[in-house]
Amino acid sequence: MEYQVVIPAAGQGKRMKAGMNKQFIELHHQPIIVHTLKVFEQDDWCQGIIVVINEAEREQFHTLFEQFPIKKVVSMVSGGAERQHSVYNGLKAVKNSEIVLIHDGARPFITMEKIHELVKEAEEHGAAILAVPMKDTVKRAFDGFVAETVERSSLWAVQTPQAFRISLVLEAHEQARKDGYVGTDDASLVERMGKKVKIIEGDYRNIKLTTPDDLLFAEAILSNWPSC
Ligand SMILES: Nc1ccn([C@@H]2O[C@H](COP(=O)(O)OP(=O)(O)OP(=O)(O)O)[C@@H](O)[C@H]2O)c(=O)n1
Ligand SMILES: C[C@](O)(CO)[C@H](O)COP(=O)(O)O
Repeated sequence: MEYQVVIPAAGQGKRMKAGMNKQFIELHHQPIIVHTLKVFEQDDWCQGIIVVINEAEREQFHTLFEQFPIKKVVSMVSGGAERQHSVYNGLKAVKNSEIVLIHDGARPFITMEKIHELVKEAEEHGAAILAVPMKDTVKRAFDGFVAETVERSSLWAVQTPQAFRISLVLEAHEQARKDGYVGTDDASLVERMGKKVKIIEGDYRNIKLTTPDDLLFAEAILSNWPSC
């Protein structure tokens, strides 16, 4: 069982309000992106890491990968205006791997156990994602008023990694580009082609560090994280 992983890390971190790309924010003396990449670095199933970056940060990333060290980075490619464009640029750099994982650089709390579950399901089904059952009630609202309450029992909060057969996810991205469709995750591009996507129950700690309060949650998670 083996795979390559595309790590989109070319965002601006606007919602984090840190005045920099949040990938470089340090948690326990280690940048977020290093926490994330270390899991793949230590996974024997991982045959290569493709990091999608802002060109202006190439030297900064290169220095980090030398310092920590992260030896499995096989390519650093430029990002695009949207996450989807960045991922597509990364997918084009995948070589000699049937299975590709796509994982947000801003999600440092992924585990090898969940990665391996995803790879096996992607090999069987062609597409597999991590998600956790919604704990809150979800409502749709317009102009400040509730329009509807969405029935909760079938709702999932979707995470990354998302795992795919490379041919399927490349085709889905190319179709989305042709159609001018931009989704908020990669699985939605595969779904819109009518393909089935397997859901695997993830871990509520696999949060995406998006807003300042997520750093508080991250500190609490790290204080009880097995590898620290
Ligand atoms: N054009 C983009 C936008 C996002 N990302 C990456 O996709 C992941 C998830 O995106 P998000 O959490 O939204 O990060 P940002 O876009 O940086 O955050 P914001 O929307 O607050 O600016 C992050 O690792 C981010 O670096 C990317 O590679 N290219
Ligand atoms: C891909 C994702 O992490 C799944 O929940 C999420 O959609 C990314 O959203 P963002 O706004 O690009 O961070």
